Amino acid sequence: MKVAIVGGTGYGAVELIRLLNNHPHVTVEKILSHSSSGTKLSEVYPHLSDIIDLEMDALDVEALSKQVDLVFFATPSNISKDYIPKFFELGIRCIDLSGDFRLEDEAEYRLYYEDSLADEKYIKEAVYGLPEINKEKIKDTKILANPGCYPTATLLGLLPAFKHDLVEQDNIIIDAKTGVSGAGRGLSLNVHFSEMNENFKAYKLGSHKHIPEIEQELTTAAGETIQVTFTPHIVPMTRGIMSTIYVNLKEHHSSEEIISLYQKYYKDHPFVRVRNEGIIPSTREVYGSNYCDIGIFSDERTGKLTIVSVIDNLVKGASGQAIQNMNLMCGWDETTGITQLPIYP
Ligand SMILES: NC(=O)C1=CN([C@@H]2O[C@H](COP(=O)(O)OP(=O)(O)OC[C@H]3O[C@@H](n4cnc5c(N)ncnc54)[C@H](OP(=O)(O)O)[C@@H]3O)[C@@H](O)[C@H]2O)C=CC1
Ligand SMILES: CC(=O)N[C@@H](CCC(=O)OP(=O)(O)O)C(=O)O
Repeated sequence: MKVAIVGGTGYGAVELIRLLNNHPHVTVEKILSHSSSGTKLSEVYPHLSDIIDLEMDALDVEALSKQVDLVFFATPSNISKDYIPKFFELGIRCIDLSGDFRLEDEAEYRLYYEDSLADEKYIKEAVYGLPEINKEKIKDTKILANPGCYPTATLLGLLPAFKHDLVEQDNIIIDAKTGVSGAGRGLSLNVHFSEMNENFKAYKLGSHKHIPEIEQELTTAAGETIQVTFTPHIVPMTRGIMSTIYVNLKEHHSSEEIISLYQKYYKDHPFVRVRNEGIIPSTREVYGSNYCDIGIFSDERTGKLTIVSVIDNLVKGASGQAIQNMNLMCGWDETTGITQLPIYP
């Protein structure tokens, strides 16, 4: 199958290229760039020299729809919403790494993304691509909204507790940390070396665009409106997300009991690993891989459940999950091409 990647010089795109290079059924036919058309990707990223020799092109929807079967959008928000409807009408499937098709509510999108939502017709066509909850719908969709990095780690950590009705649905506190590559390749004062090195910052308290995304999916799972307290932090590492979640248990269950429920919940989901009692995963344990690893601690003293969920933001948090979704959309085994081991140390 031939695919194209839009947003060619960004981190999401280059991670797609790294992973798709091992995919047995896919060729990256076209790489589209609005800033660097006419340039070889390997001139921007010399680590690809003599391996990926494609020259990047400007995006032309009509022409591209005749050349490829599926298009990945690895662009900033508020861009794919103008293009994906056109590809849809031309019968081309799209996978969007940005947030343009994740939210169903116009008002929430306006508030958090500061723009108008895509036309309702296409929002209705889109499926939220968290394979661990939406596998069947993903198989049939032509517009795949790949989840955000923080929501991926957080929802995978929380959903089994919701499913088993273990926790109170208010007072959900999500304390999350990300590596700097989460901010993409673009330069900004916030992420340059001397601002980040030996530093640790909380940001966007109460205003991060992943709040409505997490709440939307938890509300669907719970069948009633859920609100969360979400505080993201940026830490001086390149890759990785750790989402540490605090919830109140409805009644006491030991760590062992809850771990057993989580392990059963994920037994048919190859990319989620739940650690045994007393073992809490670190971001290095998933680095470069499509795994989400979860650790559980139930505190009998306080009645609180602490869930620690880690992913690589660029893999399970973006490009790896996008390929997992492509595999499902194409009827292939969901692990095809993305079984790389984590890189350790
Ligand atoms: N980094 C991460 O960990 C994650 C990222 N995401 C999402 O994936 C998407 C891509 O992220 P990431 O690759 O990190 O971001 P980058 O900033 O690294 O790359 C985005 C690329 O999009 C292209 N682009 C930028 N501005 C425009 C524009 N105005 N019009 C068209 N194209 C533009 C540029 O490539 P070019 O000039 O070559 O076209 C740019 O390099 C974003 O929506 C991001 O939020 C999701 C989960 C995790
Ligand atoms: C460090 C940093 O800035 N991280 C980004 C990660 C979010 C992201 O990639 O968001 P979408 O997938 O929803 O576009 C942020 O917090 O905005």
